[in-house]
Amino acid sequence: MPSTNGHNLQGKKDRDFAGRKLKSLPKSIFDNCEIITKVDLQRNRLKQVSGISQLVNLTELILSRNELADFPEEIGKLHHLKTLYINQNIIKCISEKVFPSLQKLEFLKLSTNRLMELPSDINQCRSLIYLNASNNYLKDLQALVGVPKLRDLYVENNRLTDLPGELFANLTMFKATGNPLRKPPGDICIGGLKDIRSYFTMLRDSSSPVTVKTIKTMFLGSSMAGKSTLCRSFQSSRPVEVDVADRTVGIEIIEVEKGGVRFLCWDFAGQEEYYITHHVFITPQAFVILAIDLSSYDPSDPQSFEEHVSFWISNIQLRVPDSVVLPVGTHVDQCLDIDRKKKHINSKLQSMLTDRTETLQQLKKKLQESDDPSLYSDQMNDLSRLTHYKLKVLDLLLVDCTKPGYIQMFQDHTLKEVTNKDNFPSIERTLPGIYQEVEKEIQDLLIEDDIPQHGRVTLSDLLDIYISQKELDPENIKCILRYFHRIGVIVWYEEIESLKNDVFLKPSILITLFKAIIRHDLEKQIKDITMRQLKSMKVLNKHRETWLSDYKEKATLHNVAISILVQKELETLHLDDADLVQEIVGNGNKPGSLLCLLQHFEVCLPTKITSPLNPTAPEFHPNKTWVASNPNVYDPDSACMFPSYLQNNDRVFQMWGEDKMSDLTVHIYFIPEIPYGFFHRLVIKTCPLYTTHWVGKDQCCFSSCKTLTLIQVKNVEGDQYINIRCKEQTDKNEIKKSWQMVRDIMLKMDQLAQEWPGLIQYVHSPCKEYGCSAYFQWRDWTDWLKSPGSGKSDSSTKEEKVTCRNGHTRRIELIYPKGLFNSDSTENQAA
Ligand SMILES: Nc1nc2c(ncn2[C@@H]2O[C@H](COP(=O)(O)OP(=O)(O)OP(=O)(O)O)[C@@H](O)[C@H]2O)c(=O)[nH]1
Repeated sequence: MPSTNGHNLQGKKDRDFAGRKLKSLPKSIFDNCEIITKVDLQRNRLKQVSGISQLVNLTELILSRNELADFPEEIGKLHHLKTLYINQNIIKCISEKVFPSLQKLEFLKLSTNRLMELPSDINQCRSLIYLNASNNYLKDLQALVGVPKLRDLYVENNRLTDLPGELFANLTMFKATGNPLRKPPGDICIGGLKDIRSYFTMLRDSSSPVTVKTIKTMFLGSSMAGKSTLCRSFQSSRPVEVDVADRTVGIEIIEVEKGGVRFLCWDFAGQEEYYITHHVFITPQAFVILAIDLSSYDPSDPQSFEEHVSFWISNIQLRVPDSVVLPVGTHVDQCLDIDRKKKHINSKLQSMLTDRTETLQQLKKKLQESDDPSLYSDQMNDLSRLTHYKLKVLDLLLVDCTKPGYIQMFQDHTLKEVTNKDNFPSIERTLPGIYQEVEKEIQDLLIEDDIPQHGRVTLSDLLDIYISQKELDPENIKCILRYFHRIGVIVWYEEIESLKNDVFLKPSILITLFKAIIRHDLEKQIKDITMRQLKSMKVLNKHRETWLSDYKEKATLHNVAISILVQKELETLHLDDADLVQEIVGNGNKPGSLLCLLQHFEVCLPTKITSPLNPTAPEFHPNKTWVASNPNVYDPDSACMFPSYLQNNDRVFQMWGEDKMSDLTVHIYFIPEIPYGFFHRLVIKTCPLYTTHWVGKDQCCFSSCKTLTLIQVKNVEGDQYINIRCKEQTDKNEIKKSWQMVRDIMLKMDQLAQEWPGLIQYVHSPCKEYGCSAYFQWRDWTDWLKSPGSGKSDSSTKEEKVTCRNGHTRRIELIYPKGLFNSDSTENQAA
């Protein structure tokens, strides 16, 4: 924006008064006011803008981040206004008669105010194309019906329950997450405008709508805490004893109907090996039951609270921060000082939540107190978003799982909490009648054996069945299927190219697949493979030894072993259909659905098992390129690596060598912490970018075009960060290449971080002087990630330098990717 900074105003059409601590409009704004077309007044302390109507030719007005409590009616007199930013104020209401006179207004940003409703005459705003009213208290959008040109509508984080169907005819963008939506339910809105329109069409055309209450209930907690016991007793309404040998492997799904509520219960295994799959199945808007074995809980041991409670609460807070958690103390029949333990857990939980709120407030304060807080707007927005989330942890409930009375009480309590509107404002959903009909038919298809018992069908077959039976529009059926997938009734990963035609009508099948190879007793499973099974895959017993040693030393599982394990698992379920096994594990031509899923969810990394000679090769000539004897059989040289099972960093140390002060270094800090499994998923996401990589327990090294890059997890006095280092380069072009590598990694890291809404990141470059603790904080680093970064090098010969607060000076491009790319938004600041 061309800025006049209040000087030399004659003839200037733009006026920039941003960030001046103004309490009222400055006099100079009125000089030559009839020629002004654009005014920037953001980041001031304006409570009113009296006189603004004198700027009769204004087309753009920016009033963001002020203290306006009333929408200034005078704005209605600015008849030429096209763009109005009035977000981040404290406006409660907008009076009528303002918008009908703003006939040229195209862009309106009203977000982050306190609006309870929109004025009913806003639909007379004939030119309005873009409206952002997110982060307010709006309860309905009826007023927007009939705004003729409205295309982009943002209404996230309001109090909307029912949306008017007429609104969606012409919209091209609609965002409404964070509302207690009932009609259409949030799970449909997430699908976007296509799904919303389908929903309203079906609502109009199909049999009468139904109101349903459905809740996904996740049972989490440490191993042996009593999750399965609670889950199965809840289902049976009586104590169900779970044999210790019958521990949950992976996840179990149970459907229960109680008091008019449909509970979809997901019982997660507690062993550590399964945490790597949690991000796949832990989804928002669920009710979390956190089982805590009180008999093994020791209030005097801080580790006890960490293991049994805070590990879980932190994970939930990072991944699904708007959940409701019910901590349930089990095994009360086996412990004495129950009340003391209960008190201890409740008070520690309370202080954990308070600490978090205080940390966020302190971080916010620190940014506000910086010289120019506006430069940290990204971080500020992140913090506001986090403050907005409220993880609700209910009072600890004591349950003796062996007594019917307790189970009854647990059931009643769960029902009460789930139907409490304060906890789950959107549990009730309005669905077109056809949704229930389709679900019923899916169940019938399974019962009547019209589709295989494993429940895996192709989308085209499924559509054929429905289209022929009901003459339904396939797009509408897909919309229904997407909704079923989101609530966990079926599994259909439409977004995975190779799986978009596979629908799993029984989600448990998918879980079974995961269970086959992600398990605590994998070693035993490999050892238990019979000779018959080995022979059926044309492998020798001695291969098993390699599988075992590669698994133990390199966390790598050979594809043939995966194939046998899956087959074994399916055999136990009497689902040993040969075609199914091939579909799942793949053949020489294409990977199966299991590997696609595991890779899509960043659980494993495809890898080659390098062997100089292939035993199955018909002939081998050392100087000729070797060709596989039969490329269509399973490739025995392929495998999957599970980085989270790696034991050490030896190989990485060997390749990387020593850290040097001159290495290009970036630290990405994570607040409150690096989530469990984050680093390994980052490794899986990043490795395919490079020709060569070496992976260790918490370090990984890549090589590309003579550049060696290291990423590692660090924890320095409780501050957790990911360290990215590139070996020293002196040539500007090489430095640019190194920054390019850093950027690619940071991009992947940022994509991953989006999956943990409760997370914020800070980026620092440490000072390169030995022993200096100063650092340079990056501002607006997300802009750098978004920019293509392929611009020409800065041709200026002048060397720019940057000095840390302890006086150490370095060339700027060794600290920031500055001057190397076309668009630079990584400004420097010594902190
Ligand atoms: N006496 C007593 N035993 C319990 C209680 N709750 C669970 N148990 C027993 O504790 C053992 C472990 O319970 P599970 O329900 O299998 O535990 P889990 O949390 O599902 O364990 P994982 O499957 O390993 O994650 C079983 O033998 C249960 O019968 C309780 O309140 N009292």
